[in-house]
Amino acid sequence: MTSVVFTEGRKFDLTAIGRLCIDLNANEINRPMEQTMTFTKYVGGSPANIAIGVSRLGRKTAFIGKIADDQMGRFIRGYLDKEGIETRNVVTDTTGAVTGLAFTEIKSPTECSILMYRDNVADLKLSPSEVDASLIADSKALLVSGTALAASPSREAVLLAVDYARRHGTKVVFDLDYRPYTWQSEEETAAYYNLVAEKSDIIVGTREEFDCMEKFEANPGHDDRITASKWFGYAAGIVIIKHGKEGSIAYSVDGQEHRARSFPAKVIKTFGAGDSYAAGFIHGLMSGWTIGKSMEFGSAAASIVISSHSCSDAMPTAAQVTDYIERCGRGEITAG
Ligand SMILES: Nc1ncnc2c1ncn2[C@@H]1O[C@H](COP(=O)(O)OP(=O)(O)OP(=O)(O)O)[C@@H](O)[C@H]1O
Ligand SMILES: O=C(O)C[C@@H](O)[C@H](O)C(=O)CO
Repeated sequence: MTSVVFTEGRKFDLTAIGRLCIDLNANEINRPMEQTMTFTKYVGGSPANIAIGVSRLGRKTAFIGKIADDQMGRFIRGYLDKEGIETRNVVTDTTGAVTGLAFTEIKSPTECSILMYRDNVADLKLSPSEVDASLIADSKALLVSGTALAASPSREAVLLAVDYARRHGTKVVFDLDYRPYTWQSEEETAAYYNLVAEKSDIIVGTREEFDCMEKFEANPGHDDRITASKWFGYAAGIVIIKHGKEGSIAYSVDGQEHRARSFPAKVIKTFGAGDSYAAGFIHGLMSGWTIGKSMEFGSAAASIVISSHSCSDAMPTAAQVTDYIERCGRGEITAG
């Protein structure tokens, strides 16, 4: 039994909706950001990273979002255009809003943090009236990133986009992507995450993100199977719980459990693991692979990205991921 079936014959494989921002990753790494003097600029935003990842893997991708009317907004649009991502529904703000900045601090390969500047950001000003339903109708899947639910009118734009998807048979992939700095309270997060999760075909999150969503639920043991089983009562066909270096586990509506190990990596920074994992998984599923093989492909893509300085720029091609898996299999790549 196939747990999630995509509608064929659509122009786009994936349309992503949500945050388009700028990553400024410290160049002087393995030290606190107070001692960092220079940064490298990349396109950022979890849904943007996933869209770039899926596009790099050879799939037709589009984006729904809002950018600032400034150099950073034009840089983002130009980058997406260069990647071949459809940007007709990337709207330019006219209110003077700015581009969200994500300063990445790399104290050590396992101690990374993000300093977010998100006041008056353009991405959260996407309004429901600006969402192009035809784009969603012409896509196999809509990728929703949880942070886009953190404030209005982006919140309502996403809820409408999800309804468009349900109406047109476009599968909804919900990457929880919880970033506390934008939300007013955990209760608010839980309320909106549950609203979207109830309409999602695939739900991906870390154990901690699911805990946040289950804040008022009976799952004291943080049991992954209990987490997953709730969503099969709604629209979900697959629920994936990620556990960092320990790998990931997925449950499908047919009752099966699927596990994937992580791949060795010479880690520079852990950020980007979830986005590249999601991109690889979506590509695998759309390729008709098993859930387990798709998880493995996503895991290898994640190891490539966390071994790199950037997130978006480092998103690998399908050949690079396959080569990485083979080289790991020959013992040529070891954890660093
Ligand atoms: N240190 C690591 N070494 C190897 N693989 C890793 C490591 N950390 C994460 N991964 C891989 O990436 C996948 C997703 O990582 P994780 O569970 O950290 O999600 P996430 O928290 O959403 O990621 P991000 O840090 O980008 O937000 C894991 O299932 C694993 O396959
Ligand atoms: O999504 C964000 O706001 C941060 C991203 O830009 C950054 O690349 C990251 O943390 C990816 O997981």
